[in-house]
Parts: sequence; structure tokens; C-alpha cells
Amino acid sequence: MEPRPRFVIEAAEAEFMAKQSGQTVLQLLPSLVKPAQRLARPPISQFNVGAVGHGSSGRIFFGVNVEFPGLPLHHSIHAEQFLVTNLSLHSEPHLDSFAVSSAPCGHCRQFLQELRGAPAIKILITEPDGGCRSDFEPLLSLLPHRFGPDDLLSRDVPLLLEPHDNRLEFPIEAGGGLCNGGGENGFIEDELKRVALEAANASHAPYTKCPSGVAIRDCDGRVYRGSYAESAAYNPSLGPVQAALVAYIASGCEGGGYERIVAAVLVEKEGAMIRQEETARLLLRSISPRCEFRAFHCVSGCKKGCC
Ligand SMILES: O=c1ccn([C@H]2C[C@H](O)[C@@H](CO)O2)c(=O)[nH]1
Ligand SMILES: [Zn+2]
Repeated sequence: MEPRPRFVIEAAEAEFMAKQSGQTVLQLLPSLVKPAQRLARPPISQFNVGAVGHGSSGRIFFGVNVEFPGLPLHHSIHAEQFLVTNLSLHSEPHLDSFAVSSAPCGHCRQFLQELRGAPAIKILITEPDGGCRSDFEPLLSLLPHRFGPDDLLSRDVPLLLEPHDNRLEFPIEAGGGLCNGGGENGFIEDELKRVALEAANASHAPYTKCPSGVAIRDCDGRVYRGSYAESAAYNPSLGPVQAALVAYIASGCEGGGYERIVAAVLVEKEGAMIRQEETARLLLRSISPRCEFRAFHCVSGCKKGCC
């Protein structure tokens, strides 16, 4: 029987599943790719991509592609980006290896460069029938002569999946902490603001120093967070709404659609050089027209003036 698809498998269970099938956890990954593909949401291409990764904690993570009809294609989430975002949401320190249903595109090979030790990540591309005729190979062999964080940053800057604290704060003069001019009747979304601020502070934005985060709430009151994640090559960056949608989809979202998302808050830096607000509004309006959306602007709480 095929294992039940989920977006995270705990380490003990992964070990157990591997033992039962007489495999190592690494050998188990390709057999989970087909179940992962079934969780994809590609209404435009009908091309389901599934990526199944192994983290250094021993947990297994799923990633799938997500497409948004009615919007430009660059809003899409690739399975490999979903996978990395899923690791990030679960504070997984490192992606060791992953199996994926088709060859990672150039954009994904580039996005993966944001991880420490990226060239050594082991990748296995499965066959369309779910089998594997090749072995794991390092990302280095899929993307030699890489352009990456090392080209733009010093080595002590944290990379994606490493702890970040962007030290954003709500401006005190605008209502003392959480309430920042958003107080229309009944819409002081303190919890969403707090979660969006946490997400912004965990955001990987070393190239622009314009971090951002989103919190979304579904109609059952559950809250999901997403942190903006930049790429050294800029264009493969993943927006904060996309990251929050990864959290929403990975939770199972009761099998429902985006219309269950009823409120969203974006937090970003005041006067930022690059801004998410209008793009976030556009994406949310398109997928969940009735979702209430607010953006709040933060100041840097960094006393050294470096952030
Ligand atoms: O590396 C890749 C290449 C493509 N896709 C997705 C994007 C889009 O949804 C569909 C067709 O390109 O496949 C991925 O998820 N990963
Ligand atoms: Zn891709």
C-alpha cells in the first residue's frame, strides 16, 4: 500500500517506514514522489510536480507546484520552492537531499543556491512511472559555475533556513506597538499583525534589506505565516503571500480552496526600496476576493543602523 500523503513526516515515522520497506530513509524518498505529485495544484498546466526532501533532523518534507489562474505566471510556486519554504516553516536547519518528479528548472536550481552548502544537496529525478533509473547527484552537477549569495554577501550573513532577526518594530508613536493606524471598526487584527511581524523578522532579504511577512487567517480562525525569501538572482525570489499559502496548503486546509482565507496582514518596512503591498493585494484579491487585506509599515529597531 502506498503511504498516506502528508506534507511533513516526523523522523521516527520516516525511520519506521524505511525499515518496513527494507530501505534507508534516502531510498524511501523517490517512492513518496507520486503521492506528493497528487497534492499539487496546477490548474493552468495540469503538470503536477512533487518534490520530497530529507532534512538534517531526519524529517521528510513534501513540496508541490501551485499555479494561480488569472495572474501572470511569475506568481506560481515551484515544487522545490514549496519544499524549501516547508522546511523553513518547520525550522528545519538543512535540506540534505530530495527526490523530484521532473528535472528542477533553472529558476529552482538558482533558488536552492540560497541554502548553505547548496552545491552538496543531493537530488534524484524520478521517472514518469515513479521509478528511478539514476542515482542522487549533487546540485553542483546540475548547476556548475553557480551565481549565488557568495557573489553578493559576506559569508557571515545568514542564509535561507538559518536563523534571521530583521529587528523590525511597529512605530511607537502610531499607537504604541501593535496598533499602527489600522484601527477601523472591528479590524484591529492584533494576532495577525503579531504573526506577520514575526514572519517579517524571519524573512530572508539580505540583498535589498527589505524584509516582509504575511499572516493569513482562514474561516476557522487558524493563522498561517509566510516570510519573503530573496534569491541572489532576484527574480526567483518567493513573495510573502506565496510563502503563507505554502503554510496554508501544507496544513491540509481542510481540503478547501483559497476562498476560506478571510483576512490577511502584510508587514514590511516603511519607505522600503522594494515593496510587496500591491502585489500581495493583487494576488489575494484574485484568489480570495472577499479576503480583508491590510498592510502595516515597520521601522528598524536596529540601533547600529546596519539593517
Ligand atoms: O523545476 C520546476 C519546473 C516546473 N515546475 C512547475 C511550474 C509550473 O507550475 C509547472 C509547469 O512549468 O511545473 C516546478 O514546480 N518545478
Ligand atoms: Zn522550478
